[in-house]
Amino acid sequence: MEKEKVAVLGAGVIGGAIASAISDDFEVIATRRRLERLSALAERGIKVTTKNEEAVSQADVVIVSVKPYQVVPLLKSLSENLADKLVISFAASINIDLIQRVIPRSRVVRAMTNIAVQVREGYTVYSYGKNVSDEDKSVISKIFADMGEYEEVDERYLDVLTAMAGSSPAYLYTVVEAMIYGALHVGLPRDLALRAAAWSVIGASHLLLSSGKHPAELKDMVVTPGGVTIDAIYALEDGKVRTAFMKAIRDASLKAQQLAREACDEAERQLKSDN
Ligand SMILES: NC(=O)C1=CN([C@@H]2O[C@H](COP(=O)(O)OP(=O)(O)OC[C@H]3O[C@@H](n4cnc5c(N)ncnc54)[C@H](O)[C@@H]3O)[C@@H](O)[C@H]2O)C=CC1
Ligand SMILES: O=C(O)[C@@H]1CCC=N1
Repeated sequence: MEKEKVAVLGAGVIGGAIASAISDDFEVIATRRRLERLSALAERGIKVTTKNEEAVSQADVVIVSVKPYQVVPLLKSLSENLADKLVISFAASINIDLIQRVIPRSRVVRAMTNIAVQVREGYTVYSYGKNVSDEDKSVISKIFADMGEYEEVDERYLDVLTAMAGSSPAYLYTVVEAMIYGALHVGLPRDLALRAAAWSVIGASHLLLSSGKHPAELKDMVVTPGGVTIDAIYALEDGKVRTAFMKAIRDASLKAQQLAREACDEAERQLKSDN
């Protein structure tokens, strides 16, 4: 059976990861502004070009993974080429309604994922725009399955999920880095400290998902009375770590919502000046 063709416009960090993750099951053509930066994808057998029109004309599905502020100008410049295509945008804060206004003849999906797509263990959340067909939905599921876990959500949650699903790896790396430094402080070798922290994150995550238990209950199972863990928990509470995380998620979510409002206002100005 012939493979579906997918164009990835803006194959940087996340677009490049998506292009690689889906490249066994789909025929992928990836673009970015500098061709030499696409050499790793080309070595994997992915077609590469700097010409978005060329990529779109060959594709059934178009993935948009440029920076949020670049989305509207890019889509506007390609609106004729994108007519009747399925377009999946991974840009933070750019909502379906806005995309649909710029490319009214396309079928649109808005998605958010994270950097673990690089190892095909991303967590992708997404919402469909109008007119996405059942046939489209099965192609979309195939793409997202190649990238890791995925689930459909109401679009109103996507800004908060950008702070949770999209940005979370950065918070976890901050925590892991700090744990490694703690271990270095008492003399553990770096590589051993890194493995101990990273495997603990993986194991704790799998247990959380498979047990169905609340994290507080699992935490309580680790804390031996008068034992070791409680000293660490005491220090973390003293450092207000939970308040810091709650503030972090709240602030990042508010930022995603603020960027969404700014993107809409800017697009409104552009659309008015075009008329
Ligand atoms: N970095 C991450 O962990 C995640 C990022 N995102 C979203 O993905 C999008 C991209 O983010 P990154 O990959 O981090 O940025 P990036 O800067 O690494 O990638 C964007 C790429 O788009 C290219 N580009 C810009 N204008 C273009 C054009 N007109 N034609 C072709 N290519 C063009 C750039 O050259 C660059 O390579 C953003 O909208 C972001 O919100 C979503 C989930 C996670
Ligand atoms: O920081 C950002 O805006 C993007 C969205 C999710 C991860 N990186």
